Amino acid sequence: MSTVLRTIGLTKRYAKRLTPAVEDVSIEVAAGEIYGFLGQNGAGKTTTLRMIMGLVRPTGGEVELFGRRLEGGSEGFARIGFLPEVPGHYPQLTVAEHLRLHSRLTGYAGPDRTEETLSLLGLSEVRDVRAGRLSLGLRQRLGLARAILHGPELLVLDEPTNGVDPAGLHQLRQLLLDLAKQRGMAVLLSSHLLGEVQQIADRIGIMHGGRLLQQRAAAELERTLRSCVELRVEPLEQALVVLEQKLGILDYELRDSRTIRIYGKTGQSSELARILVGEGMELRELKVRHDSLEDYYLRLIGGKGA
Ligand SMILES: Nc1ncnc2c1ncn2[C@@H]1O[C@H](COP(=O)(O)OP(=O)(O)OP(=O)(O)O)[C@@H](O)[C@H]1O
Repeated sequence: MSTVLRTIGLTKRYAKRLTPAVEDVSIEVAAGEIYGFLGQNGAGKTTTLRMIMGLVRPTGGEVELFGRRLEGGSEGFARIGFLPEVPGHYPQLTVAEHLRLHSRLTGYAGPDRTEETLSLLGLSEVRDVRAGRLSLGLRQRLGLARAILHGPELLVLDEPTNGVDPAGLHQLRQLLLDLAKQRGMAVLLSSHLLGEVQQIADRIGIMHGGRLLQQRAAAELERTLRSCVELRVEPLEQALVVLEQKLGILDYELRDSRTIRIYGKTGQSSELARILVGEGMELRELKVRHDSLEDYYLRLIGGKGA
């Protein structure tokens, strides 16, 4: 699939800060792909997105959009939709008026997509409601309607789930999946919520302290997460001898003086228990643990303070 967005060593140093807000960030998003940009508040996500949008000037590196280097002009932006973290609306304008105005401002010359976009985002019923009277969730949806109205090839969303209720979240996920998978849009979204990114992203980039700590295909990340059998057994030394010498198990880890985690044997937990008990050990506890992406993420950012 064709690459829509590429950043190469993107860096931003603000004058009065000792450390860069963003340092050496290289990402790539292809058509039809959802890229989840994950990180805690202050990790540098917004600054990166703003550099991609040409709203903040990088102090290093570059941005390539649609195969061309971003030169600071507005060229190419008609092909991008952007949902900022807090979309600003005109409180006196209705939902439908916003879309019509947005169409004019972006210079969009195609067929009128107002009705289609309103219905796609479930905004038809509030089409004549002024933006100032909308709930936070609906305001967010109006922001998204504006971002996709002109049928962009790249959609950039900064924390799109802020203020969205659970039903709205489900709808938003479905919509983004539809835009990417059915319409071939490249989607780049930032979030501090791991669970959300995990549910829809094809690729996940983890930002921390301005740096991209890791970038993996979501499916690959799933495989990296390791499951284990956790045993509390006494005496421990003897159990280790049995595991290593009798069963040839070497991929284990000692959690404390009585607990062992054995990796890659989750399907054989009862067999392990039977053997250890048979060898005269006292088995106090046995459980199968699945490493969650949450654990993985915390491990990854652990000790790397911003
Ligand atoms: N205009 C600015 N001048 C100086 N420092 C800034 C400026 N904008 C952002 N920063 C700093 O750069 C760092 C990264 O901020 P950024 O907003 O990109 O993070 P973020 O991951 O998007 O977090 P959030 O979700 O809170 O927006 C932060 O430490 C922030 O204080």
